Amino acid sequence: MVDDHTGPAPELRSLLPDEWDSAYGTLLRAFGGPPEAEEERQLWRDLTEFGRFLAAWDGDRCVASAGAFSFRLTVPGGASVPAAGVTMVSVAATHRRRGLLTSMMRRQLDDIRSWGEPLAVLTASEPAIYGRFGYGAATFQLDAEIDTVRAGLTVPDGTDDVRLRYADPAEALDACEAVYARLVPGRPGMLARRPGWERLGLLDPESTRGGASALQCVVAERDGATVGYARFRVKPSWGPEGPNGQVTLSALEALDPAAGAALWRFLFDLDLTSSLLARGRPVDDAWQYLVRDVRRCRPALRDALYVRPVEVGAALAARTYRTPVDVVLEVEDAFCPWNEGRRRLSGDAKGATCEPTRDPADLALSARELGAAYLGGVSLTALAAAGRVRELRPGALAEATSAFGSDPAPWLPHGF
Ligand SMILES: CC(=O)SCCNC(=O)CCNC(=O)[C@H](O)C(C)(C)COP(=O)(O)OP(=O)(O)OC[C@H]1O[C@@H](n2cnc3c(N)ncnc32)[C@H](O)[C@@H]1OP(=O)(O)O
Repeated sequence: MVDDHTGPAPELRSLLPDEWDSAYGTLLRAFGGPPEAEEERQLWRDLTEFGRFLAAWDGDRCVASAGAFSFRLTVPGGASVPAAGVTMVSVAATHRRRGLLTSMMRRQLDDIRSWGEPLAVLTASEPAIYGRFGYGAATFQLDAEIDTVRAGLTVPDGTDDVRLRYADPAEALDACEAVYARLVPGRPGMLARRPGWERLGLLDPESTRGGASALQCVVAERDGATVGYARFRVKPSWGPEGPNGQVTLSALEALDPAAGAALWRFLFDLDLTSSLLARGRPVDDAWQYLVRDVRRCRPALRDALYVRPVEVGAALAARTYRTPVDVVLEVEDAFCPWNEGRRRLSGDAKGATCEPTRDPADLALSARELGAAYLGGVSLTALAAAGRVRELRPGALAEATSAFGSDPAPWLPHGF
């Protein structure tokens, strides 16, 4: 059937449970991918929050989709803040560039505001799509292809006290989840585990292994307590010079430096392997400082989590600030005009307020830049150097840059 582009505008409404297959089919087709394994499809079906998932219909055909998970996101200072996790965005190729994405973003941001969630977050298939809707790239991820034969690892004292044991990934899940839960408040960008999401880390359809092993898990223990874990696959390979298998890391979490080093050493030293693919890691990940030759690790940065302040005042008051700050921000936000205008942000490491004011502005920026800087991973000074933040009172930029920053670096632990 050929679309004539002249019919009535598609109807946008909440997805009903028995319509899920249609919407998911539209999404898969928009991504151009082959059908997913049943195990993966079932997981996304189970995680779908009906009532927070929009679909557009042209007659009985689903032509667009956009969901919003109800996440809680760690922000600087450790608070767990409601954040809508925008997901499964697609528009059928027959209906693209007619404003369907724009109408879904409009409706979705209005909904998120009405639900009282101050933030919206997403990972983008293409970075160029979401800036116009006020999303700024707030976290980055470190990808590496480590030559484990030549990179050379030096471990800290105490590493030998950590005991490693293989475990069935599903059987070890509770212990691993307890480690993850302890880490969530300590790093901005991490997502508190909602029921069901623990299954994401165990997804292991054979069709996606690409010749590698099933998912393996190693648990790190000290004095009988679990202090870390790694999940990974191994792909054996043999060349004329001998074995050169590859390890692909899928998760590694550790409660202390020695536990982390023990896990990295294990992954570096796996028999018959010579490289380790570690993707989606924090930009300040410890392995970089354990190796002697970081160039042999081919580090590369990539944009990861995009943040959109849905309610600027509530979002800025929900986090704390590394150093004392008292600045008036003039925010420009054409897509969510309720955010426009001046607000005074006053805060420190204990807490903050952010209220409308008539005082003169110290810094001018758009909602997108505020989203980029929000988790402390993108410097306001760097944005100003690109002309995207304007300093109106001398000194305000340095003050705000220092206050907004975060250690450790913000990091999104998994996609959604
Ligand atoms: C969070 C996630 O789920 S990310 C996944 C996003 N989905 C995909 O990448 C799947 C494949 N792509 C698609 O489904 C669609 O092309 C979409 C969703 C990206 C865009 O949908 P459309 O309905 O065509 O977008 P719409 O017509 O509302 O475009 C709005 C504006 O964004 C621009 N735009 C749309 N897609 C893109 C893009 N990929 N890159 C750059 N700009 C884009 C349009 O040109 C338009 O600009 P204008 O207002 O200046 O004219």
